[in-house]
Formats: sequence, C-alpha cells, structure tokens
Amino acid sequence: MSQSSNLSSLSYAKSPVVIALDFDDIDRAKSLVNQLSPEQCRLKVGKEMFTLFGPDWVRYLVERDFDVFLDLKFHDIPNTVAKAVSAAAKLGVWMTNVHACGGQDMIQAAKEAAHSSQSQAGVSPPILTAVTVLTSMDERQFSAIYQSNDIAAKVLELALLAQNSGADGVVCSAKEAVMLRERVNKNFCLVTPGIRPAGSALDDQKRVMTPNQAIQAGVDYLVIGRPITNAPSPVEALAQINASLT
Ligand SMILES: O=C(O)c1cc(=O)[nH]c(=O)n1[C@@H]1O[C@H](COP(=O)(O)O)[C@@H](O)[C@H]1O
Repeated sequence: MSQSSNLSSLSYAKSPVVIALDFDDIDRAKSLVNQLSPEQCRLKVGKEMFTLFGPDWVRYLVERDFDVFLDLKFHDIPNTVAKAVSAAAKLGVWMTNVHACGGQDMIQAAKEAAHSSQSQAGVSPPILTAVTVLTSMDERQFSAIYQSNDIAAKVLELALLAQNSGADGVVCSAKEAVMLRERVNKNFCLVTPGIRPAGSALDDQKRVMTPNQAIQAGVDYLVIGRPITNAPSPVEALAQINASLT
C-alpha cells in the first residue's frame, strides 16, 4: 500500500488512528469525513450514530473505502450475538466488537458468525475484538463491580479468555498494553480508546495515554474521538497526532 504524502513523517502505510465519529448531526459527520482519506485514519461508528442513522451510514463510509470499526459492543446470548456479528460482517466493516465478559461461548459464536458471513457475502471477515475493562473505569468504579482494585489483572484475565475463545484482539487501555504484549500472542491486536494528546481534556476517560506513549507501549490501533472531532480544525488535529507517532 502506498504511503500518503500527508503521512510522510509516519512509518505506517495507513494511520493507526481510528476516529470515533460520535456525532448527532450527520451533515457535520459527512463534512468531516469528506475532508479525510482512508490512509490518514480509520473511522468508528458507535452506538450514537448507529442508533440515529443505522446501517446506511456504515455503508456510506465503507463505500468510500474507509476501514470502519462498528463499535456496538455486543453482549447477549451467543445466538443473538452471532446474528448481530453476521449482520455487521455483511455490511463490510473492518472491525467489530463484543464484551469479553459475555464469555467463551458468546465470543466463539461471534467469531464463527464473522467467518461464515464472509464466505456468504464474499467480503473479508471483520476483525473481532473483545472489550475488557472500559477506559472510563477507575479503581473506585472498578472495585464497586469486582470487589478488587486490580484492573490490570482483570484486563489480562479477559484478554486471555478472549484469545482462547477465538477473538482477534481486545479493546483495553494503553496503560495495560505493555503487560498484555508480554502475555498474549504476537498478532493479537490491541485497540485502545482513552487516548489524549498532552494537554487535552480527559472528558469522561480515566485510564489515558498520549498517542505516542500508546504506540510505544505496543498498541495497534488508537481510538480517538473528541480530541479530534471537537478541535477547531479536526483535520489539523489528526495531522498533528499522526505526526506525533513517528
Ligand atoms: O469500544 C470502544 O471503542 C471503547 C471502549 C472503551 O473502553 N472506551 C471507549 O472510550 N470506547 C469508545 O471510544 C471512543 C472514545 O472517544 P473519546 O473519549 O471522545 O476519545 C468512544 O466512542 C467510546 O465509545
């Protein structure tokens, strides 16, 4: 794949930045997308835009050759999740996700659905990632659910469960990336939201790192929303982040 001139200082053929398109206004989202290229970033459609604008919005982005991460964090009985993942795969998305705490049977069913839909629809199967512990969780919130302060241990436990159940990777915080890189398979993919360039607002994120720190820690894909979408110039904010990854 050729390297875009906008990425001349970046050693990737395609940026590892995944922009979280969390907009309630489709025209604002389209106006941003129309200023971006698939080499500069991938795009994430989450619960807000999918609920408002549905699969047509996903198709709009896929048709423009963007790698689309459909982030609906499925967590249900295996049959229901398998059917949802199958529907996502048929949209041609590049990545989709489930909650790791849905368990082994659910993750396995999701993986099988991704692969069988691929052969039916003639498209590449989506990368299946499993969410470990949300990046908005700090120790106080975590301990109220799990009666433990050890977030890293739970992330590892869920990552190993996900890997052993056939997931291609996990969604975690970049703070857990060094630890996970030592324990999971080399090609197991680490996707990290909770990315904040130095000096930007944390918003509701708790376990954060800068884009460069995350890459140094061994992360594969950086999910970044508000620091780009709320910037005075989102295109310039993205360019600065890409340039910081060298
Ligand atoms: O699965 C996700 O993408 C996700 C998992 C997680 O643990 N934390 C998290 O923030 N996300 C998503 O990543 C995006 C982060 O957006 P910003 O906080 O605006 O950068 C949001 O769309 C979240 O839904």
